[in-house]
Amino acid sequence: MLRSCTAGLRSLWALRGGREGVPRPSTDLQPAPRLFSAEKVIHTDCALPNPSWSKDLKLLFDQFMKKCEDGSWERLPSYRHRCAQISEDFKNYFLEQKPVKEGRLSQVRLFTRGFEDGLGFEYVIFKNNDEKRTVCLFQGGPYLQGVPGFVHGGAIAAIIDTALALCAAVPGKAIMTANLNINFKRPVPLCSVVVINSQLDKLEGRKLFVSCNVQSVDEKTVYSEATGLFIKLDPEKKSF
Ligand SMILES: CCCCCCCCCCCC(=O)SCCNC(=O)CCNC(=O)[C@H](O)C(C)(C)COP(=O)(O)OP(=O)(O)OC[C@H]1O[C@@H](n2cnc3c(N)ncnc32)[C@H](O)[C@@H]1OP(=O)(O)O
Repeated sequence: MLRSCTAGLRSLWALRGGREGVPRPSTDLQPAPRLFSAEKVIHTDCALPNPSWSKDLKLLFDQFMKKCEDGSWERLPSYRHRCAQISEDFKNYFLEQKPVKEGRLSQVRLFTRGFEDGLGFEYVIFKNNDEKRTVCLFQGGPYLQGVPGFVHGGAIAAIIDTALALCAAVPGKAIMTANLNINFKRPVPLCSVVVINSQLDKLEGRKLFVSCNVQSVDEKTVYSEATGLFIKLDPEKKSF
């Protein structure tokens, strides 16, 4: 059990079937589900509109939901807690890691989902599997401020990493970011909505090369451009 927990805690970045995290309990006051147990939990998908979403975000969300109707696009659900059924790849990979204390397990959150609604990262990602690309609609809340009035560069990096990771994600395979390069071209206004267009550029063995741009809703402003390299974990290898 400890070994599994260890692997799980190291797997916040792990992608399984393009889903982020796992279902959370109906309230945080309830006992957290045991790691990797089959206990029933109530799912709360965070990649759905909530009252903090701006008109722009809701409008774009509706447009992409329409695109999902013919099956060419899919909305990726997203949860606060980590994956309950993790890939065997990274169970093996991080077998020797030291576990986080049991008492802290219920506090573990997916970084980009760790804030109250509207205060941090509000986002939803849509994926087009045939075209190997994703679109992330992102609204950076007031707790993400860096330079006054603008989103912190680290927060932008985090959402870019997430968007690229889900673009590169291979169902059932664990991947990690090996390299992330970002050009910050314009500051992103706090509480505004931006669109992150990502694509898988190349697949070379275990290496997945992806790129993205971060644009304003009207596509007139390019805020950032980035490239990323993700590596599929080798089940035969151990990390430590
Ligand atoms: C459930 C919740 C969901 C949540 C979902 C939400 C999404 C969140 C996404 C967050 C993602 C993260 O932040 S992940 C956290 C940040 N990343 C990390 O901590 C990764 C730390 N790095 C590592 O553990 C390791 O370096 C790995 C796993 C990346 C790679 O190690 P490895 O498996 O041993 O691979 P290795 O043999 O070294 O390299 C394989 C090939 O890749 C090349 N390669 C490796 N690194 C690089 C590099 N930086 N730049 C260029 N090339 C590289 C090698 O030359 C080689 O090429 P060739 O010889 O084959 O040609």
